[in-house]
Amino acid sequence: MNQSISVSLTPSELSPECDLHQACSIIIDVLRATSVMATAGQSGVRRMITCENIHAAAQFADQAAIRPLLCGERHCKPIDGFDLGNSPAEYTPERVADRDLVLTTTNGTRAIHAAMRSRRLLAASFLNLDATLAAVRSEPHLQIVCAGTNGQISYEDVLLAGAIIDRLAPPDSDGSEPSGHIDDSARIAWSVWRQADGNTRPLQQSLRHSLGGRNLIEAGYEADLERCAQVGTIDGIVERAEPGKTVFEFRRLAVSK
Ligand SMILES: O=C(O)[C@H](CS(=O)(=O)O)OP(=O)(O)O
Repeated sequence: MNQSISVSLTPSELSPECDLHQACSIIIDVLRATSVMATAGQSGVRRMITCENIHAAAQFADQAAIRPLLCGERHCKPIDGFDLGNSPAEYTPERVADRDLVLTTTNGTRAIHAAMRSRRLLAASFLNLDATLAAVRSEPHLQIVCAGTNGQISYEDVLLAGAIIDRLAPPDSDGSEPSGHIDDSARIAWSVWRQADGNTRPLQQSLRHSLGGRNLIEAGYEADLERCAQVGTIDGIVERAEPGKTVFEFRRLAVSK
C-alpha cells in the first residue's frame, strides 16, 4: 500500500502549521512513559488520562467521581503525594487493574499533547511493537513523534521509530533504502535502527548509552532499561479513546509474529 511515514525526532518539530488532521500519530517515549502505558494496559487498567502538568493531574483527580491513581515523575522520581512513579514495574495488576490512572511525565505526556490534533493517536513502546504495527499497517499517513528528553533527541526513541519504519516499509532488494514514502527524519531513524540491529549487542545495552538511559541509571532506575527493552511481549495497543481528549485505552490484539 502507498503509506507515507514522517518522523518528528522531537515534539518541537511538530509546528502548529503541521497538518495532522488526517494523520495517525504514534507517540514514542521508550524511557519510560509509553512503556508504562503499555504495561498498565496489560495489567488491566481501565483508562489512562494524560496531563501536561502536576496541577492539571491533581485537579482531574480531585474532580473525578471515583478517585483515579495519580502517576508520573519529575526528574525521573515519583511526584510527592502521587500514588505511582514512572517505573513499569510498579504497574502490576494488583495496583492498577480496573482503575483509572492520571499520568504526567516530563517528556512523554507532553509529546502526546503536542500531537492532540491527530485523527488517531497511539502510544507505542518496544513492549507492544508488534501489536502497534498491526494496528497502523493500513493507515495512509503515519506521523511518528519521538518524545526526546528535555527538548533533545534521545537515541532510544529514534531506535523504536526506526524499527517501526523497518517493519512497515521494508527495504528494497539491495537493502539500502526503505520502500515507502518517508521523510528525511524517518530515513535517519531507519538508518540508526539498521545500524543498531546489525550490532550484536542487545537492545538493553543500546538503551544504556542513550540520553534517557543515562539519566535513569544516574537516578537509580537501571532495572527499568531491561524491562523497557523487551520487544513484543505485550499483545495490545494503547490508543486514544475519543478525539479531543487525552484518554487512552488498552486494546488486546491477536498478533502474528
Ligand atoms: O522518568 C522518566 O522516565 C522520564 C524522565 S526524564 O526523561 O529523564 O526527564 O520521563 P518521560 O516523560 O517518561 O521521558
